[in-house]
Amino acid sequence: MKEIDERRQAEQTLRQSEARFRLLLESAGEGIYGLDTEGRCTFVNEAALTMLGYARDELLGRETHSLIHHSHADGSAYPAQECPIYDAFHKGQPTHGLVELLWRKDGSSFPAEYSAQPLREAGQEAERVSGAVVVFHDVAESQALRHLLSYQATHDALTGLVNRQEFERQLERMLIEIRGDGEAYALLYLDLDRFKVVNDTCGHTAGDQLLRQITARLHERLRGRDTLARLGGDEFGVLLEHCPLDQALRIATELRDAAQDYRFVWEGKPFSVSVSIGLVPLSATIGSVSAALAAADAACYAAKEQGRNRVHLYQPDDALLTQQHTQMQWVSRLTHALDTNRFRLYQQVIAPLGQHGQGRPHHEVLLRLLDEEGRVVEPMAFVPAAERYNLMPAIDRWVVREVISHHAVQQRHAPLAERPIFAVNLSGSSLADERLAEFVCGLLAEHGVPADMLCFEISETTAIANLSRAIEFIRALKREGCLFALDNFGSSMSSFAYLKQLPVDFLKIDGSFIRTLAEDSLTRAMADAINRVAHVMAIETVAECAESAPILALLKELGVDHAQGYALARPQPLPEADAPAPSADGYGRNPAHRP
Ligand SMILES: Nc1nc2c(ncn2[C@@H]2O[C@H](COP(=O)(O)OP(=O)(O)OP(=O)(O)O)[C@@H](O)[C@H]2O)c(=O)[nH]1
Repeated sequence: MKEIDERRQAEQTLRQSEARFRLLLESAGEGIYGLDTEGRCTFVNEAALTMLGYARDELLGRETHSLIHHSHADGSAYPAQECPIYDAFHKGQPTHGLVELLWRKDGSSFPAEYSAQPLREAGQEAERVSGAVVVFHDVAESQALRHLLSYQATHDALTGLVNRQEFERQLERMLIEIRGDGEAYALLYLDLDRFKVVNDTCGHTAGDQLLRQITARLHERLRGRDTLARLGGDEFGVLLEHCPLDQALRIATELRDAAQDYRFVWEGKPFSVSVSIGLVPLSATIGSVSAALAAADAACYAAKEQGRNRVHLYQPDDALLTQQHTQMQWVSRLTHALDTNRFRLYQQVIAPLGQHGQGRPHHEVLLRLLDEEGRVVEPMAFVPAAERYNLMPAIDRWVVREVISHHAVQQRHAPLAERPIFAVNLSGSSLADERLAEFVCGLLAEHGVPADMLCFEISETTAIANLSRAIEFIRALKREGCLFALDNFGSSMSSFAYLKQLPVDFLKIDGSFIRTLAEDSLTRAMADAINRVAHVMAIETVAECAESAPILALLKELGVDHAQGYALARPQPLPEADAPAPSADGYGRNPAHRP
């Protein structure tokens, strides 16, 4: 009786345990199935059936490998003896975290991560493997997500090309390969010419469209194994694998021609496109990715300097590149000079020539740099570098701040007739600075300086190159009361055509007309014409480079309003903020400031 009770008890425990096992099996989100030692299905849960698209009785008792695990992704056969699941019951070895394709009943497949655990049974002799349990889940979605994230991290969203980080990784790999195989490789650095024009005249959407279209053009010209990347803005990089120099030059030239032959059309307006290309043959002597890219950038810049739309081959002893290197050294010196206040301001008088009597004191403010040894450096030594490396906006702002807060502020209460005019030069890149007008107005208000104490000098070529921006800037600050001068007037062939559009107060006749005034009747006639046209437009004229008494006499004869030059005064340091104000002749009252 007791024995029967115990048996019943044991049977009930077994039934309960089986029920728990079933419940567990069916509530699992993962697919689970069991196999016997022949690889036949002994049980399978609902999740597995759903994922595989089979009914339970289509799997139970059937050999599963040939149903759901028969082929690789490329369609080639996957023999059961190579399958790690079979190792679980043949060799008693568990497997974990493998990802392979599983095939559905309808012939489609999905990547599944699975593990297989051998099932062991205590036999009469030793413990033996009686089958295996396989647990799997579909990883298609997470794989796709991983794939997408890795794609986004390595590609440029606008063009679909690989991005700078990925390009640098590939370049690094290439530099390692070169050390090993000594094969020829080349790096190209492409920068579209005057791309800003499309952005400025048609907007960024047009610019984006151009970038996408030019990408397709460039791609067409490359071989399958070459890499084209967008490095940023309108810059592209190309890696040419196994490519001797003559072939690299030919490909670079083809890319340049592809851009040149292409017409970008936006709202019916055609734009011609061109590209400047720097070519660097990669060799074992190029030590790093950054050295290779710096050489390619320098070569590309040299192509721009030579007139754009060309290929420039990098050579280590290139004179152009040496000059650039010098410019790059200026960058750190200039940045340091800004940080440590090593710029100095000079002034040169702009004197009235008669008709306007004494007029208001008027000076052009000139920039100098105090070098590490305390020597005064003229701007022609550093302004080209500052322009190239976009430091001029910061330098111009420094000048404007100094003039308003240290110099103009001292004389802001002078009666209007004696109130000085400080003429400050502005570079083209400052003109493009959309917040400069706001910056100027803020400083004027902060220091209570009347706006008419500032006259901004913009060179004629700068104004023409940024015409709409120049007009907008001049109008905005003229509304506040600032004055404007058009500098170096006459240096371009089309000066008069633009003059009508630029609402300036002064026109500075380019020094090239003034220096030869005494000996050349043609330049005299041209200076005369400029002076007359300006007067018709009620613009006052200033002659630059008035270097002798006969020139001054001729300028008076022509009726030019003002002159500036060595015949009147040499540039002088602007008096320190707490020094006495300069006299109207442009010299500080401190005799040490006299030339
Ligand atoms: N539409 C568009 N413009 C961009 C994008 N990224 C940068 N830019 C613009 O690209 C222009 C790059 O100009 P630069 O290369 O300095 O000058 P450029 O006009 O091409 O002249 P050069 O290079 O001197 O021949 C700038 O005006 C940027 O604002 C972008 O994703 N889309």
